[in-house]
Amino acid sequence: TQSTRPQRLLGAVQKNATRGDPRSVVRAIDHFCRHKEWAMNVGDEKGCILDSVVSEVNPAAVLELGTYCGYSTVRIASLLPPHAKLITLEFNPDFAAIARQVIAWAGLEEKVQLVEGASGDWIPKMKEQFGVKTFDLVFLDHWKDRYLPDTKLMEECGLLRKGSVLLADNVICPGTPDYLEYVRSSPRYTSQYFKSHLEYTKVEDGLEKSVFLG
Ligand SMILES: O=C(NCCNC(=O)c1cc(-c2ccc(F)cc2)cc(O)c1O)c1cc(O)ncn1
Ligand SMILES: [Mg+2]
Repeated sequence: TQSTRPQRLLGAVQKNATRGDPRSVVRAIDHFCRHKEWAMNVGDEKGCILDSVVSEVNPAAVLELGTYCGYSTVRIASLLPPHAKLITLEFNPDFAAIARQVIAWAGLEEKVQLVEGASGDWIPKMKEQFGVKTFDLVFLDHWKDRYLPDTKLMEECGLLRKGSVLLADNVICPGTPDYLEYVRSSPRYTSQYFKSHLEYTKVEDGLEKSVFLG
């Protein structure tokens, strides 16, 4: 039976990356996506912007919406301080199964909790299920039409505090127009656009960094 693209991406990690070395996992995925098969990871160019925001925030509690194969999960978790935790939500069970193995290959299982299911179902349960108070950083990279409803849900559930940072992928391509309009016009956010390119291409895309003002 035919393998899937996520399975082939995992194979490239297991073949070319060193167990326990997150940077070699990131490098192996970028090489695979640039030279073999495109895949919807945040990629190396936007990944550098992601790294700089993670380092600046130095978060103790991170939420990632949309794990896919775990590329950005590994990038973020490899930069976290010792007792920091990353919770990553993935709806698609096939993606989740691959991501678990990529995260394990990088040796980051201790820092990452991968939760399978719909963000809209899990966000209201974060506090009781995972003992989360608020998130210092949220990386939005799941279904583009869920960015806005899930942001409003996080506000309503008290998961954001004064200074919480939302970093959103793909605000240009595929695009999240309603989300952009909201964070750029709401008095409760200060927003900043980081112009870049769609992963592994010359197409314009970018990350929007929005600080919740409480
Ligand atoms: O979250 C789920 N998919 C990934 C969301 N992410 C994207 O869709 C995404 C897409 C693109 C993209 C850009 C240009 C293009 F031509 C094609 C795709 C890039 C990105 O950087 C993304 O992040 C999902 C799936 C599923 O079947 N079930 C539950 N959840
Ligand atoms: Mg993306």
